[in-house]
Amino acid sequence: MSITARAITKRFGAFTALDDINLDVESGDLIALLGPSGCGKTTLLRVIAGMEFPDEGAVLLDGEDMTHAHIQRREVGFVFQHYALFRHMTVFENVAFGLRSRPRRERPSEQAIRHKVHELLELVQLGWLADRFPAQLSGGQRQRIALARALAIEPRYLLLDEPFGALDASVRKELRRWLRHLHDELHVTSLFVTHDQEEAMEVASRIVVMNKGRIEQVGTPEEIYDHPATPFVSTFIGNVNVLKGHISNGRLLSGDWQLPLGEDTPSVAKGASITGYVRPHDIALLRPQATPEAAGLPRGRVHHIQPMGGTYQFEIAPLDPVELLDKSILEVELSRRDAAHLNLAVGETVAMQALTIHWYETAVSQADGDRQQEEVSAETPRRAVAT
Ligand SMILES: Nc1ncnc2c1ncn2[C@@H]1O[C@H](COP(=O)(O)OP(=O)(O)OP(=O)(O)O)[C@@H](O)[C@H]1O
Repeated sequence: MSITARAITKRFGAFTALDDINLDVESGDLIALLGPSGCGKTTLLRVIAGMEFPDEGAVLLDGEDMTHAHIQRREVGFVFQHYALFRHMTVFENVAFGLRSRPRRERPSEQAIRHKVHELLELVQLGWLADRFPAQLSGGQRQRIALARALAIEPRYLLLDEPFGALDASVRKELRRWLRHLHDELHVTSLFVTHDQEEAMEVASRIVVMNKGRIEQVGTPEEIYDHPATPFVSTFIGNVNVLKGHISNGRLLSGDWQLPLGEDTPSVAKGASITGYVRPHDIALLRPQATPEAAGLPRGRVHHIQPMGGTYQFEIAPLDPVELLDKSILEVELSRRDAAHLNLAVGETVAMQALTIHWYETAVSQADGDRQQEEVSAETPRRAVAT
């Protein structure tokens, strides 16, 4: 039960909400559509469901062109952020609704409906709530009932639009894990929309990162995190320190900082402008006097220390000048064990070593006589790992 979006463009008046979207979802996959508010996630879901029709392109379901097919032919189950349960119906009646509204010829017998509903309520582990009304349920329970209701019609595809968006953090976390397990049991091809990267990482087998109506990258959570294809993905997924500089002898020179970039630098012109992305947990902190190497590393002053449970976040004000984008402080994250071992205090001086850098060439263009910088996107991501 695959889903294919082929060159889909969707406009609302002069605004292009989806811009040439190509996507292949394999049968049984669990995919997250992830991106900032307004990037087109919901619109793509609605186009696949048949609630919106694209201006250009095609939607194929299991290989069949369904671009203009009626929503009912597509056999999709839909779950929205705000659990749209019928307030005047019990949980049982809510879940039975889809089956009862079928045309008489296709409608199962009353006994078969009862059996199916009880089966589904057991699946979502809420059989004991069958006789309650939605107002008597918690938010998490309502969302699980909404999912049972969507599954009642035995959909070939499950589309979820921020299904846990309205719930508090601990309930969200529990439901994510639960959705993952449910999917492992049912294997319904599923697409869910989220703007929460942690949710996408935890639940999805593959993540589609969207920005301004376009797909920036499709990949497993590891691929997206470890090999971001574009500067947008580098900054959108996880925290990152962004350094501006240029290349000299296989190094990124940024202010007084020199960071080794690995082997593929010869293919980049000497002196080329580049932007480097270093994640907070990819910076090691050392005491400057610890080793001769540490003495040669860029230094900074500990500005703030924030315990976060399993990790510690450090804000470091550089003492050796470095060109940082948008901020003057570097973020560094250490495990609790490493932080305890170093035992740093605010105001102390540390040496910093970047362990992994993603970097992109920065194209320089002339416009109106002014020198403008503009980042090259997908084509040139590089990764350097310190040995
Ligand atoms: N019916 C509509 N008429 C006009 N503009 C629309 C319509 N539906 C969506 N849009 C616009 O299209 C863009 C994409 O909207 P969409 O709801 O798909 O974004 P999203 O990524 O799901 O955002 P969010 O995370 O905030 O829900 C937005 O700028 C939105 O204002």
